[in-house]
Formats: sequence, structure tokens, C-alpha cells
Amino acid sequence: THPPPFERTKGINGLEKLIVRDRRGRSFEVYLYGGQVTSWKNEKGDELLFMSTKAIFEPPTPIRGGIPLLFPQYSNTGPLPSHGFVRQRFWEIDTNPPPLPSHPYSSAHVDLILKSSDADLKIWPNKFVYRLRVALGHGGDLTLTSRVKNSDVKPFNFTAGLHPYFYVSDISQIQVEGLQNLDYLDQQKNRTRFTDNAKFITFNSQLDRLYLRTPSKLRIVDHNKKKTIVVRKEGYADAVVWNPWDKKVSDLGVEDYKRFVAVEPVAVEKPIILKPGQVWKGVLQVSVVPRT
Ligand SMILES: O=P(O)(O)OC[C@H]1O[C@H](O)[C@H](O)[C@@H](O)[C@@H]1O
Repeated sequence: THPPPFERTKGINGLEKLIVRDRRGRSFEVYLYGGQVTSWKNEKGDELLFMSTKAIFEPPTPIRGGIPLLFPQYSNTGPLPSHGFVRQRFWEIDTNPPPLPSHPYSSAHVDLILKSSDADLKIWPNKFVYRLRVALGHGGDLTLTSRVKNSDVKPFNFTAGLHPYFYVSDISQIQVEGLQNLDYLDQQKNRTRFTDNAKFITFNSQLDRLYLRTPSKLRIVDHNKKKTIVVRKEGYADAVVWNPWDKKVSDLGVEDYKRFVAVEPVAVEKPIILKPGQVWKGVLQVSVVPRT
């Protein structure tokens, strides 16, 4: 059967957004600006992603919340603006996406596309085509599949990631699991390398770590809500865990840090190298299950 169509409408400040619903009442929203998922709701209507109370929906400001796309540079690891530029571009609906054999099971999805513009080539001289599929699975999970094609005549490399702001009931009542005994770069200390011996991460102050070569499955356990957010990733070797706590972030409300944690699939330590015509694929799959 065909997936139900999506609704194309105007969001905040008239920016175009797509609303996708499945037959069980789950939904997500994507802004064409940034190709950014800004909402994901379960069948009860509970919001599972965080959006800043001071989010600015005015291009070229990036939207603070949901799932920003980071490409072709993670954070300030190179000369480009923080996290690259695709989160500040207007994406289009991809009406003819190449098939995605590994995820034929989605109950509702949408495909977006972004091609490097002449202006992009001036700041990053590599022609690319970035395709994004956002899909709801039959179990209510949300999957973002990124496919980046080198449409240039020479090889290039990039770093990339996804920056999901996961909604949590209280940052001091959650733990992030799956990173024990791994090395991380402390982004508050000039990316000095440490080893994490803790069984899980808890939060009581600012934390900004780039974990290297992590397992593909990470968990965010929300004790108040008695639920676990399971984060699965493919193609992204590393993972960032971030909460700013009392660090001033201009487009974040003062209390907002309590309501989210960023657990980000990223490929940073080893940049992705693409030959002309080659395609790289990265997947983030999120599901919410009762706490175990
Ligand atoms: O303010 P942004 O450019 O959106 O970056 C927000 C945050 O993204 C990542 O999580 C980094 O680890 C942080 O160091 C950074 O502060």
C-alpha cells in the first residue's frame, strides 16, 4: 500500500513545513528551511523532540531544536560556520528518490533534497547532492537516512552529523548509556582526550563531549517518565553528548536546558571521503520504549 501523503503548509513566519502522519496518529514535521525535523509525536500526541522557547525561525539563523543536519563540517572543527551550512539552506521535496532497499518498511515518509549552489561552492568548493529521508516505522520509530553524493569531478571529504534535541522531563533525572570505557574529546577543554570509566553519564553541569568510535546503539533513560529513548546509528562512527546547563546560549530560554539532551551521531574523527559519483549513507533511528 502507498504511504499516506504529507501535508504541505506554512509554519512559523510563513516558512514552509511538511506534516507527515501515519494511520495510528503518530506524526512528524519538517521545515524545508534546514531540512529540519522540528516535531515528532507519538500516537498519544506527546512531543518527543525539544524546541527552544526562544527558537528563531528567521533564515539564515539556524533553528534551535528538533533535528538540525550538520554538514559538511561538524561544529567548529574547520573554517566553515559552526556545523556547516545545510541547516541554513532551503531544501526541496525530492520527487524521485533512488530506492532505499534497507528501509522498505516505513508507514509514512518524506524525501528532501539539497544540491550545492554556486554560493555554496564559493565557501566549500565541492559539488554534492544531499538526500534526506525522514520516515516513521511501523513501530512508531523515527528514521533519518542521509545520502550524500559526490557530484563533482574530484574526490572530497567532509565531517557530518545529526543534532537531535531529545525532549526529557528533567535533565538531572536522566542517564545516557552505552559509552563506558570509551575515549572522548572534551569540547570544553580544547578537545583534550580522556577515557570515560563511568557506567553511564548523568548531568549536573555543562557537558560537551565527542565520544570516539562508539557502539551503534545508545540509550537515554528518563527515570521520571519511566521510558528509554533508544538511539541507533549507522555510518556515523562517533557520538556527541551535549547539554549547555548554565552556559549562555542566546536563542535558548534560561530554563530550557532542563528539558533536553543532545545525543548526536557524528562522523568527525575520520572524515568521510567520497570519490566522484560515490554515495555515503548515514542513518539515525530513534525509538521510545518503556524503561527497562
Ligand atoms: O550553537 P550551535 O552551533 O547550534 O551548536 C550547539 C552545540 O552543538 C554541539 O552539540 C557541540 O558539541 C556544542 O559545542 C555546541 O555548542
